[in-house]
Amino acid sequence: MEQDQEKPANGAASRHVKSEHLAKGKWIALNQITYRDPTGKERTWEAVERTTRHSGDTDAVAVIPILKRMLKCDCVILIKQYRPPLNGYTLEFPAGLIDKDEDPLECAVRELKEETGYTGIPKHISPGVCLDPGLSSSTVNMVTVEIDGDVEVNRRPLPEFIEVIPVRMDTLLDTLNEHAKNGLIVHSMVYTYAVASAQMAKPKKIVP
Ligand SMILES: Nc1nc(=O)[nH]c2c1ncn2[C@H]1C[C@H](O)[C@@H](COP(=O)(O)OP(=O)(O)O)O1
Repeated sequence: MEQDQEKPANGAASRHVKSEHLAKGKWIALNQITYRDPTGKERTWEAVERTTRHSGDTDAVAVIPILKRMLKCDCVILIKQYRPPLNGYTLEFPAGLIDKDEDPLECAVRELKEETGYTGIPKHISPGVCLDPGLSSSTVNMVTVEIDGDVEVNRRPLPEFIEVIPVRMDTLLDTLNEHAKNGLIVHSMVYTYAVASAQMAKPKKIVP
């Protein structure tokens, strides 16, 4: 069935008009944004903004930590923590807000050490990527960090108070599904990473 849609559907023609705080706390603000859609019609949108952003254009980093050990399967290091907005425990990549004057790569290494006890070397950084664009302006840099599990500093990592869960890469998707069945809420970044990794690991179909 055809739906009555407004034209043109080119999002680039939309533009911001103004933003007003509806409420503001220490960590986040609730804004009402007024914008003009591509037809020229003025509309509003309610959105969450982090109040903690410094000079950069991202709020936080999320770390994809890959633990490599001699003769052992690579693992991705996840953390389990209580998240008040969900009133539940999540399985996430280590992550954290970027401090004032802090470089996102430094932030990634610091957050990884604080949350998991591991010391790693950044191998890749994403541009600012959004998390939940219908809800919030919050963006992160995703930093892939390699951890050499055979060096002394990483043999007995001491995390602060967060539960650290290393998961073998070759069983990541199954392990996440198992945790989800048992009540953990898996972060969408982690789940997407697992689905993509599982697809990559599948043998290629050979067309004769
Ligand atoms: N939305 C938030 N509400 C809060 O009441 N407190 C918050 C919010 N976001 C961050 N924080 C606090 C909690 C921590 O004390 C600090 C630093 O958080 P950080 O470790 O950098 O990030 P998370 O790992 O995602 O908590 O900010």
